[in-house]
Amino acid sequence: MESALVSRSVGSSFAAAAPRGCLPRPSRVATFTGARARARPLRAGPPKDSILEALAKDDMLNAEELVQWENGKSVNGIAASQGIRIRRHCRPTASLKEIEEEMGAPRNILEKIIWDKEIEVAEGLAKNPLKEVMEAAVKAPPSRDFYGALEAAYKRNGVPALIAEVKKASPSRGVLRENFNPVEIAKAYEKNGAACLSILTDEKYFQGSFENLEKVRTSGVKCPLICKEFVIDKWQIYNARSKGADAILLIAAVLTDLDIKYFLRICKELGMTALIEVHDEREMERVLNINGVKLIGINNRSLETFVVDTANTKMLLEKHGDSIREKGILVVGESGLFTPDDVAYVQNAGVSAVLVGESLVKQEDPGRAIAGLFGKELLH
Ligand SMILES: O=P(O)(O)OC[C@@H](O)[C@@H](O)c1c[nH]c2ccccc12
Repeated sequence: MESALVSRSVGSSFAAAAPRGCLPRPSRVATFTGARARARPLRAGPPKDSILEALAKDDMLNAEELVQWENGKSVNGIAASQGIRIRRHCRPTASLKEIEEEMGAPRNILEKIIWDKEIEVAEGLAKNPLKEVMEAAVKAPPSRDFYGALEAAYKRNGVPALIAEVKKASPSRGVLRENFNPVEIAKAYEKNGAACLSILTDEKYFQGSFENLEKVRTSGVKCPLICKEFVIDKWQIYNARSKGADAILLIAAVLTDLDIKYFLRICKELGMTALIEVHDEREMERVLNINGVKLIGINNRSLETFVVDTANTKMLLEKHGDSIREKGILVVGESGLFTPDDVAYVQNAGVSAVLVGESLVKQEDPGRAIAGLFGKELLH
């Protein structure tokens, strides 16, 4: 049943209630005067937001969240009330110095990445406006079934389906592979039984690129591709689809519930799979309360501290395995997997897929490394 509040909110404050991405609309940016700024509903006939309307229709808008907006609670306040520690600066045109004067230094690497991403997305939007990127996304060759490929590979091989990551570097490990040829690596992964590929597109911290994504997509590789990004704005999802991504990562440590619902809906419209990444109990609980989630990744690495612990997957699945199975959600074990024992450990914990970068990409022959990781050859 649609609550009175939700229906009243349709058309009155939707523009203001749109996800926490405080960059996308110039009208929104204008409502923020700084990090402590309060988001005010746009009273003068805000443009209709079809995604939010669809969410309201399906009773997927959280009335409480809308009330917070109505009361002028800041974007960071809403995030904090959901246990999210990563703040937004919402000042894409300010210098880092000005931002730090107001907010202090970023509290951890993930927050730093997000602060840079806010600026990067604003620049991307200025170069390629949303409307154009949306049109390009709709015109792109159809997406491939990322979720279906994982499900089928798990059934076929009896070991977790492999999402093999094309990863040159990371902030925690530095450069993983000097002679990095993304297409060669992608082809080797596919030939050796990877179900899907993960392509890092963040340049600053992971030395990835959208050029790599496009190159792999047009190289003849057939595996579905996930664009591994730090998504904070819908523009990034349309952009990823326009460059050939079939799936996208959404990180619960960064996104509010409404962000996740909103982005999931866009993925659905574009025929993309969303991999929702969680790291702790609170994030898992939040994500399990969102309808339409089909794929959850449990990251064994904290993006705030870089500590890696595969026991994280076990702990979260011991607690939530039943409800995950009930909902038919598929779980991906992410990060820090090096040996057949590691893979067996997360499989026993309940994952149907694994996401692996470092242990493959660091080997001389990343394709052959797959059989080493699983203790057997994977079949296509
Ligand atoms: O290289 P590893 O430890 O096998 O991890 C791969 C993947 O899980 C990791 O790259 C990752 C998981 N979630 C992320 C979010 C952003 C960037 C990177 C990631």
